[in-house]
Amino acid sequence: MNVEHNTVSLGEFEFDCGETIPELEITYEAYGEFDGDNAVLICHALTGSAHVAGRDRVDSADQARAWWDDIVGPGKAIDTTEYYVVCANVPGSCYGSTGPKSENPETGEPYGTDFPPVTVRDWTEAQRALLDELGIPHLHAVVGGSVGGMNVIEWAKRHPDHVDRIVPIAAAARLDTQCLSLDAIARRAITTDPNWNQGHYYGEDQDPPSDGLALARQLGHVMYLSKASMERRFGRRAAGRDAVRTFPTDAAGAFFPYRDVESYLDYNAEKFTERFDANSYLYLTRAMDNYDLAAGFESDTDALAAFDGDALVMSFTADWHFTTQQAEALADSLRDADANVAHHVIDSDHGHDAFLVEPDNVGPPLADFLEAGIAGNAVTDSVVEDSQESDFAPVHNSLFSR
Ligand SMILES: CC(=O)SCCNC(=O)CCNC(=O)[C@H](O)C(C)(C)COP(=O)(O)OP(=O)(O)OC[C@H]1O[C@@H](n2cnc3c(N)ncnc32)[C@H](O)[C@@H]1OP(=O)(O)O
Ligand SMILES: N[C@@H](CCO)C(=O)O
Repeated sequence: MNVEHNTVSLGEFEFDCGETIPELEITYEAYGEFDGDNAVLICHALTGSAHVAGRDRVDSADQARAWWDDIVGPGKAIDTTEYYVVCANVPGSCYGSTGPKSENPETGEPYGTDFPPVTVRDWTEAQRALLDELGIPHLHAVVGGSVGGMNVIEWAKRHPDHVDRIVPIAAAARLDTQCLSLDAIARRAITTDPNWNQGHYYGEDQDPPSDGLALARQLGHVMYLSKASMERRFGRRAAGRDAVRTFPTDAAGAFFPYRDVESYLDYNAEKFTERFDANSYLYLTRAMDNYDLAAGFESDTDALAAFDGDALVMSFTADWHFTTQQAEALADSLRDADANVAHHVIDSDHGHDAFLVEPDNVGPPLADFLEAGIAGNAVTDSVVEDSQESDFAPVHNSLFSR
């Protein structure tokens, strides 16, 4: 597979908030050959990177693991022998693009929390500027999951004439109050870690706020699973004898079992703190929390009025981070805006992260949609009833096909 892994400077960049930085660098990966009208932009999720595919590639050791390797590649759903696939790390993140841990050229020190607040709109405009640099005026499609799905919707809102097809997956027009509150608690775990030091912890003699970041990630990780999948995988059983507690406990606590689910969350949080920057976690969760499709317009439909391409909205029945009801509302707004829309609901008990780990369910409708729009063979369109069940998370919804 032909892969580019580059960092380009986009020069001075003005953020949504009105602040500027003298130089915004964007790290991107691109796969395949551009033929003029086959470009597909992939928007990564909260803690993803530009490194979408190519699990074995060593030049990207500093990136999150190839997070959609089962979906992107030669002969895969997003077929890199057919499409020129671009994915860029978003501003504010920590995988190559400029963010809080980058050096501020004015001080020679890392920005820390002097970095301007970032929004999903900033990500979209940075991607637009990157594509201009790469000589790509028009996109065949924009695809992304989770907050990456919000990034996709923002493309339809801000650059409706630059994209033919959009695929927001496990996403919504805005986050609900329950998830807003969990994100706020997660950020507080970071900012109350004594090592956080108001965001200035990058000195050689300083430790990062790893305990706070680990807690924040654990809250996030629970949001990405479902009640059913956690029950099935871990139940109430105690962790194996080899399991090592990464957080200290007191003598009374040690009387009770260290559970398998705790071991799972501890292990993954520990790994996460080795790969992600705590300030970036603050910045990117705020971007997600702040996102509101209707901002600046009367309604979601008004915000999407200028988009007349095809839209495949995909959702998962046990996702309580972004529910099928929220996806249906988004699909309805697109329908009201006269786009060609299908809401493809996948019956899965995994939860939100199903979009990352269920390529057999995600791949076929995605591939067929890229080829044929909503007429694609594997694309279905379901109506999600707005049932009472939706008041409780996680949910299984009543569905029927249109
Ligand atoms: C764009 C992006 O989204 S990039 C970021 C990817 N997403 C995340 O990191 C979200 C949180 N992570 C996850 O939900 C998952 O790790 C995923 C989605 C990345 C992968 O899911 P799966 O393939 O089902 O992996 P699974 O959850 O089974 O295992 C994850 C790790 O926990 C370990 N693990 C599993 N059970 C236990 C346990 N009881 N105790 C300790 N560790 C455990 C696994 O060995 C594995 O370790 P490894 O990563 O070193 O190989
Ligand atoms: N688990 C994914 C999706 C979160 O929305 C991530 O960490 O990026």
